[in-house]
Amino acid sequence: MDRVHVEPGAVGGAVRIPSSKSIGHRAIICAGLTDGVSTIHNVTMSKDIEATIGAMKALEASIECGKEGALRVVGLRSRTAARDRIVSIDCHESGSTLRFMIPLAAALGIPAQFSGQGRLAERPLDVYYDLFRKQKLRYETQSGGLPLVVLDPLQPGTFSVAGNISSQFITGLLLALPLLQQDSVIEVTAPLESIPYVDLTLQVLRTFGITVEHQGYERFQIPGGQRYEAQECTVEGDYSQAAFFMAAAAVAGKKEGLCLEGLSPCSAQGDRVICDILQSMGARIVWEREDAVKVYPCEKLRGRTLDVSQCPDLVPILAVLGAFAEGTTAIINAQRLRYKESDRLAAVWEELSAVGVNIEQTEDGLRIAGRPNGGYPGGEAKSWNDHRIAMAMAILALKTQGGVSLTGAGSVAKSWPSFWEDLTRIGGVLHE
Ligand SMILES: O=C(O)C1=C[C@@H](OP(=O)(O)O)[C@@H](O)[C@H](O)C1
Ligand SMILES: C=C(OP(=O)(O)O)C(=O)O
Repeated sequence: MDRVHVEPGAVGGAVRIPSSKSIGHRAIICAGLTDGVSTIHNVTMSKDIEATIGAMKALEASIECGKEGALRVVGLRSRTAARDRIVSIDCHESGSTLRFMIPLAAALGIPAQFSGQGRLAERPLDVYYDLFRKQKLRYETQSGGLPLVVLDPLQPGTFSVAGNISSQFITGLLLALPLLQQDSVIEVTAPLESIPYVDLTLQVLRTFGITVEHQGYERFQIPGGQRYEAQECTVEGDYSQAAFFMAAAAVAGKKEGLCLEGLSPCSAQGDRVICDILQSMGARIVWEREDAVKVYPCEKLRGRTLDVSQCPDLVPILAVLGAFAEGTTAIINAQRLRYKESDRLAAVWEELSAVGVNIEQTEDGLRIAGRPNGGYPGGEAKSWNDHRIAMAMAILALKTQGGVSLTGAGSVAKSWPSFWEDLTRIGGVLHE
């Protein structure tokens, strides 16, 4: 589906949220590194998750999809991985897959070529190139981008990594370094952003029997010679995705509220902060059950200053919330948003402006002068081939006068292939 028109209207009822993409990537990788058989329950298939499955299969893990989304993973350590040929790994458009797999293949001593599509080739990788140069590892790039070929095995040692470009480099190293024979250290040289994603990595590593010692987020000590242990685990619901429907319920919800199922109230996902943000803007959120939260409509959301350095994926939907909030909503510390599936600051600014929102780009984010009653005319919008822009525009459409006609609607498949069906399920009216 490329084009969809989302009508204005109210949402309500109940919906199950897809499982966490971030935890899914990590669990699949860790399971693929064991020498046994793991079962991962509740994996939502998406293009990004398929990229990670494909990557682990290329490294000779065996992964099969069983009943109700459970993955059966036979770890590659029980097989003889080919080390004498270059393995091809297609990361599609998934930054996580690319940045997690690069050090991993090198730590396994497997020469690999990494390719990808869309904007992936432009997303930064210099942090790894610097590390490779320090270790004198041979690598080749296409004018600094993809395809990238890494030929030599990663060596244990001390890795200095800036923390303010992407936490995915730290995660990649944390997944890879336990496989090396000697101990390693990661020193984070600039302040770490997206810290909760590193916490998620440490949590999943612990589940699979891997130890990492750390004092704060500046220094990580990774003992070498560790073994990933096969596990049975379940992936919880995704707060980055839930945020779209929570926002829909707050700005365009039916009186009885919208119930979101499958979330863990004490999750380590950083985007769980959407609950606090919505509450601080005036929305009412009530946990109905252990795994189900209800969000009620809010007559007048209040604009706020939101520091997104630890929750970058929320930005598109936070900007939509700002459009319906009284006063100014300032989104700050969002520089890295320029290097996601699109330049998300430019994309949000252009698309929200196009449907009538008063928004400006600032040096490090966005500033929105909101209107609690909405009343935006709506109109044409495009997704920039970015799932989070498409989903944010769909939610904004619910409270416009004429709805929004969106091109590039299929981009949601990157993280939430059933997004349009689920939006219909909670009352959204769509025309293709
Ligand atoms: O590790 C992860 O699962 C992710 C880390 C974040 O990236 P940055 O660390 O680059 O902000 C986030 O934006 C991305 O969607 C997923
Ligand atoms: C940025 C994202 O993912 P990735 O970095 O894995 O491409 C995202 O899902 O918004």
